[in-house]
Amino acid sequence: PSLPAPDVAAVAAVHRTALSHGAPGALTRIDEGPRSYHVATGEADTAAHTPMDTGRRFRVGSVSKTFTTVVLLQLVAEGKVDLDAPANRYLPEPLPDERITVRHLLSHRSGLYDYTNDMFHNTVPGFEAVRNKVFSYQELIDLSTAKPLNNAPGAAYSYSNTNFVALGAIIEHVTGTPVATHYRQRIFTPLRLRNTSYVHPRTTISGTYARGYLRQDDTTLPLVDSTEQTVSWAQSAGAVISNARDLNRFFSALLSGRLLPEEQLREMTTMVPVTADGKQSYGLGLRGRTLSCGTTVYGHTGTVQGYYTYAFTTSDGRRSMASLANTSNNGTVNTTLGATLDASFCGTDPA
Ligand SMILES: CC1(C)S[C@@H]2[C@H](NC(=O)CCCC[C@H](NC(=O)C[NH3+])C(=O)[O-])C(=O)N2[C@H]1C(=O)[O-]
Repeated sequence: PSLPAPDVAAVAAVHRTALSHGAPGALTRIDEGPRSYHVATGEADTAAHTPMDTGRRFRVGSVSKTFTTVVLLQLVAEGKVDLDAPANRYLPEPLPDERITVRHLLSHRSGLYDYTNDMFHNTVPGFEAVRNKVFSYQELIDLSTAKPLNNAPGAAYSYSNTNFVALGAIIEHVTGTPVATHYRQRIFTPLRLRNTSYVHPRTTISGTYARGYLRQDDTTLPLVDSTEQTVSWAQSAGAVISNARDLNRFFSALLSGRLLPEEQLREMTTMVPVTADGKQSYGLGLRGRTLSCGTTVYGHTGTVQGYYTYAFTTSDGRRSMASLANTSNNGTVNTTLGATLDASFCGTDPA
């Protein structure tokens, strides 16, 4: 069944609300076949007063987890990794529990503690302490395993960046090749994602981009420009840079079966509810959201200092949407921005 046309006016209204809650700017791009819809609001750079535009690049945060998942599942299809094998079979140093499988890591069911809980407990000091740091995967994993597991492996969903840092370590240990090379050769180049890159540990963003602004815990203080950072605290869990067009192409290609064999795509899109109302789910490195009109979309969200991202597509990949607000540590802006999903896929103002 065809979807109602996107409600572009509703998208613009969502942006205005996000700005009223403190976002300097917002952008949304919707792609459906040859058609694209563009909404850009506010500023990409508050010092230069540069207007936002939908072509600008930005840090996508945990949307990176879906790119990492595609690489891992291609290795599964190539027979190099077994989803249900212990992760320790593929790691240079063992995790503390042999029962943790590769699938547990991909579905946030390993129980591994998320070290960012401590790292960013105090938002700006935590960020300033790591923004120019370079971590090894093992240093990040060690931060996690210094704490007990949240749950027995497989027993519960508990989101943790550690899972996708461990998956980056698995990809590099199994293949002897950096994740950056896999992203480029397996995804960016074949899909012609010319505005998508993985440049860790470089701190700068090339080309035309939106600057990111981190809100302080004392919200009466000014926003902190958090654009330049290594994102080494996240790497394969959050360090990809992209733009709306490329994210739409990526998720559309993924859900329309152009990146993975049918078996691996089916594993990835086997969703488990993660909210009581069942409207939010998680598969393997992939979020599902059932919207007010009953349509379920697939993609990922991202939160990295200065940048909130939503990137989702329909189950057949025919319509995709990417939205950005260039602030973070502002839950109201994040929740508000999520309403671009209803406007884009249901064609109505959110109820
Ligand atoms: C599950 C999430 C929300 S958190 C996870 C990952 N981002 C991070 O882990 C960064 C957390 C700190 C970010 C910082 N917040 C603080 O420092 C608060 N003290 C801010 O808002 O910029 C990502 O991206 N994921 C989001 C996702 O998947 O949507």
